Amino acid sequence: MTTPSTEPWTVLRLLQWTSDFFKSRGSESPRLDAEILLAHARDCERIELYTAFAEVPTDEQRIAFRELVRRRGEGAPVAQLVGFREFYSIPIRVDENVLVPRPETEHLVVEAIDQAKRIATSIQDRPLRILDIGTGSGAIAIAIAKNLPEVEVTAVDVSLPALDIARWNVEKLGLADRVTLLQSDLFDSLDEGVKFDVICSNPPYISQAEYDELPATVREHEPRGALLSGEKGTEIIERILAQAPERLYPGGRLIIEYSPMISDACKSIAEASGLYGEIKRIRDLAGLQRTISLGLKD
Ligand SMILES: C[S@@+](CC[C@H](N)C(=O)[O-])C[C@H]1O[C@@H](n2cnc3c(N)ncnc32)[C@H](O)[C@@H]1O
Repeated sequence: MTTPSTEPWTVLRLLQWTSDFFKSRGSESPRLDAEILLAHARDCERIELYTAFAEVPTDEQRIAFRELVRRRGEGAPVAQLVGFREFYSIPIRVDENVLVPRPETEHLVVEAIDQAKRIATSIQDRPLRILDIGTGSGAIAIAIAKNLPEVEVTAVDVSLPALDIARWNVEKLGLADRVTLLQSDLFDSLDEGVKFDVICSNPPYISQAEYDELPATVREHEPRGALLSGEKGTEIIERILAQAPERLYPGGRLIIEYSPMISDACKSIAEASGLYGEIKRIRDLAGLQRTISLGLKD
């Protein structure tokens, strides 16, 4: 960040230079990335930068910012650099062991909360039970638990390092009494006979071919085990579709996030299983198939 000019490196000038740099590196949101990282280096809110355009950050802040810019330029996700990502208006801690929660996943949360509220009207003698498979940072489990104060959530993941981050988030947000974390390969470690009203999952659903086409920033910085699911991308979803019915109470609901590329395949697998009744597909804000919500056959 050297310049032949003698102009001072004000907040505004740093933002302009860094936005151009990130743009040249292919960032989809160069100005936003620059603002989040500069706010982090200055230990302030992003909005505070707007009234500080003429200020010159301290040497310490500039050194910290330069390092963040270097790592972002190499492709590290902004959320990993600052350690947090907002999901469903909740700050979620992330690191290199978990997928950075994506805005598209909020569609799954909305559907899970709607279904849970519907089912809750017919339950009197016990709390509503929800299972989140492949919880990663805990984002889905936390968003549901925070918005439905009466529910009990079980959140499983096969990755222990991911569960450490989920535990940190669950404890920090004061949800440890209602969100139980468990290492499990899908349903395998759940006690026999345990059932749920809603099972939701944003599982790995990317085929090997799609994975090879992902931007290097994702391939090199987010865990492979959170993304890849066999040759066609449907491997883990197929297992969930086959096993979920015996873990659902009558009237229960299975909600899965998937990619638009495998939406038709997943619907066909669900139909062919003969286990499901109503099948609803939900599009994201870009109009792409993103979530499937399945009711059990009566
Ligand atoms: C796409 S990430 C989703 C993370 C988080 N739920 C979210 O939406 O941001 C998928 C997660 O599933 C976990 N996972 C992969 N295979 C699994 C399996 N067989 N059983 C349980 N979890 C699994 C990964 O470790 C990863 O945390």
